[in-house]
Amino acid sequence: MSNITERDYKNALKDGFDFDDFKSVDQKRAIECIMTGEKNILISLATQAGKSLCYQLISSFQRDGIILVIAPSISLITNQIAYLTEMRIPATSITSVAPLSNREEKIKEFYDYKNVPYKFLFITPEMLIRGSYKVRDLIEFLLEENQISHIAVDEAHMIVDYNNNFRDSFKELGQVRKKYSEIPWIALTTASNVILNKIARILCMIRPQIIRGPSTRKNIFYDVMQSRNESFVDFKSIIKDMIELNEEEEFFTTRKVYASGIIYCKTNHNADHIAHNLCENGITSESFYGAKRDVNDIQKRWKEGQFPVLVATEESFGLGIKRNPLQFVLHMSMPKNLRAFYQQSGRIDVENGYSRIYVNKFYNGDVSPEMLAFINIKDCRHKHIAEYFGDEILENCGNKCDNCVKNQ
Ligand SMILES: Nc1ncnc2c1ncn2[C@@H]1O[C@H](COP(=O)(O)OP(=O)(O)OP(=O)(O)O)[C@@H](O)[C@H]1O
Repeated sequence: MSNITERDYKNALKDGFDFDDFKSVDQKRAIECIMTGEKNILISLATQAGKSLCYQLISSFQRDGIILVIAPSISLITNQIAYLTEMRIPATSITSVAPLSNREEKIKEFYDYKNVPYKFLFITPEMLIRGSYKVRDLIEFLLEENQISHIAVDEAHMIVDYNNNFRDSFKELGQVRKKYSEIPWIALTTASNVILNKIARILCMIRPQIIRGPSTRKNIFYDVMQSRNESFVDFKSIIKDMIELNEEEEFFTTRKVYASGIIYCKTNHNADHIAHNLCENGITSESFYGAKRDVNDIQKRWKEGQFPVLVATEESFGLGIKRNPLQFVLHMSMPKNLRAFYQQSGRIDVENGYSRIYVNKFYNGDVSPEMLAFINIKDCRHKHIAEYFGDEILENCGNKCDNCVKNQ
């Protein structure tokens, strides 16, 4: 597949995904590397760099063959399938949320067809490694029948993050890779070379091709706001700079069109309190956490742009949930580490995005050393993140973080 021309790529991007070109030189390099048929590939690109396209585009160049995508969360899988379906690319999943009868029907469907009518099959590592014997038999069957052309591991840093705790199914992916070493494996993430090497070791990849792009997100303004007041918190003043990113008066009315954003906080009670307070100040917002009965509806309405601000607990609002456009992210609670902060603020997908951490006195001892360092640095915050991910180029952003603006 290596003799694909520029024109072929352009056609595939346009016909399959309605894109005019690659998003960046690094996305192009990653895709070209995959299309050479290379067996072990590690890809590290920034959030929103378009990592998914790296494996999605394979489907435009092959008639047969399923791309098996191992992804860590159901919301990520649901999102991916919805997107591929919208692009008219047949994709399905086998997950624990589907009723058993549904899952069995899906499995039967795979056995019944000579050539399965799907281009993508999504699965969690748990389902692949510890799922029912019927699921594991099916994957084994597809692999042995050469029906699976590629295996992609999304959010591959989790292989390392979860190496020693309850998600150790990730760790066992190496055994599957070893057994089916003829199939190209592609692991995707944002990570330093140290982490990439650990991923390679756990996946038993020998001399993998590594495609790295910079991790910096210069379209996002980072700042840290320290609380001045011990007890009274004026939420509107904390998000003022952000909601006004998009402020404009509608013709003949005085209604303001506020920017869209996510506010992360610690507890359900905090989420309710902040959302209520913002509504009282004329900024329509809703709280979002697992225990709420109508979470799916809230998420749907927010994604459709029916209201601008979602106030969510960190656990409830994770990987895979996206809204376009997303203009700001505010952390009212401390992210658990710098990767979580980078990932959560990285949902921003506009040219002039805004990410703020509000630091209050309640944090005291429960802040990770990584976050403490990030909050307290006096130097460029973008440079600090680039260093964390082991980027080659480390330079000050100039005017895209509070410290650089102060130091000007
Ligand atoms: N070649 C392209 N041209 C224009 N837009 C693109 C291109 N490739 C991807 N995108 C868009 O970029 C956005 C981010 O893509 P994607 O979700 O794959 O990013 P990601 O690297 O997986 O990010 P994250 O790590 O934040 O999940 C999506 O809206 C996607 O449609």
